[in-house]
Amino acid sequence: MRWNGAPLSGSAQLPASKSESNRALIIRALAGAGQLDNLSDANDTELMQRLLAEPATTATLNAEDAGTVMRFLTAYLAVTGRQVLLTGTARMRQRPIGVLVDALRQLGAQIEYTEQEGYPPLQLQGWNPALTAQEPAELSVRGDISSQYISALMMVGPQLPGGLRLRLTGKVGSRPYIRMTQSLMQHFGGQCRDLGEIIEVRLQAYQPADYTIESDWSAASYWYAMVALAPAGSSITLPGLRRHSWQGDQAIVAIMDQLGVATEFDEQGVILTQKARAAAVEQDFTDCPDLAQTVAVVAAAVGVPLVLTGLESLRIKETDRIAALQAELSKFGGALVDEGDGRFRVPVAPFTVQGQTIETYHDHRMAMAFAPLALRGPLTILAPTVVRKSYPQFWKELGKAGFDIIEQA
Ligand SMILES: O=C(O)C1=C[C@@H](OP(=O)(O)O)[C@@H](O)[C@H](O)C1
Ligand SMILES: C=C(OP(=O)(O)O)C(=O)O
Repeated sequence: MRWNGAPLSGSAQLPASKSESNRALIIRALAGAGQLDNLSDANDTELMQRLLAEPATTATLNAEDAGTVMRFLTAYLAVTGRQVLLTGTARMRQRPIGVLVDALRQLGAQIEYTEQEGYPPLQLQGWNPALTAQEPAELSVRGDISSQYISALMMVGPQLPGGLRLRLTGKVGSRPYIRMTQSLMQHFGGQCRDLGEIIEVRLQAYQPADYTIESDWSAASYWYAMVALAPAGSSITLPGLRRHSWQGDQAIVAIMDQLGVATEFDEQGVILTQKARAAAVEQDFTDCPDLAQTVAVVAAAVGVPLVLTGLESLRIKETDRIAALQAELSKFGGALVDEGDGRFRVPVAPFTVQGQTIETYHDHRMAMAFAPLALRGPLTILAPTVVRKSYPQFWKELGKAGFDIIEQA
């Protein structure tokens, strides 16, 4: 792929938020009804819809590489008493799920590991109500591996005879996703209080409700990167984003403000334009881990020194994202230096884009984070269809924006 050299302009379509979509689908399934508008066309969301629609007699469900599908469905299928094998891709079978399984077992779920203890596949064998207390079950749940276990438990909490009290332990990552879960539950009549260390969910049937999913802020981050890297005078409009968002990845607004992109909100969405960059940037990604790749690539390419913290969860996502970033940045002369104590640094170094080939490691965000570099020189992205996980129209939208993209067999 390569860029035509002109300033970037016009408007780009974003997918709807897969995080909002997948929560809304689970909660609607528990509520029994509700109109969901602008559901994401991401594979993760279409997969969630397909698996929720499978008859109760289906023996095996495959969550593929979708973390939210694997974790949210485990809790949903457990409390609805299903007997089913829940599996996923080779990578999913390396992504831990023990924290969630331990919690569900304490609540009355019968779940067995069929391969490695603590990892999918899972054999769900039904629900033993005798184990379920009438007063709120109080569980300690680690928050430092994935917030998706906490969201999964919260969403099924209103179905439990006594409700649920979760005591979060450790350094809780991805907090905004927990708040998004709470907001969507409340939208469907669920009663959920987030007291910081404690999350309380009351026994309370969800009510049918309608909801329109917002566009995806994580997907928007790639357009921010493009504006940051594009020729002077570039601008892009992104419809469907809200000023008051439930998505923590709206943090991209403040981060990219330092890396040379200004955001203006209007009734339709946002307009991105270029502005001066800060001399150096330090960013904690604990609340917004999915933005780390985008920001690291931009900082390396524009030559702004960047310190990154809060990257702990990156090693257990679609790939080891730290190793993947290190390998691919080095092809351009860039680096992601591990300074110990959870601190990483993208130093200022000569950074040239001249026909490199990017490995994507089955990770949609590797493909989308590196693609904007094509604004600086020719580039080849391997296995480009990985983007279907969250943004199936990504390459089509880049083509519309003026990238020359040749598909190789
Ligand atoms: O709940 C969600 O929708 C998500 C939570 C985050 O995962 P972790 O909680 O594992 O950090 C995020 O990285 C993922 O893309 C989506
Ligand atoms: C980590 C991600 O997704 P998940 O954990 O849901 O597979 C992601 O989309 O970047």
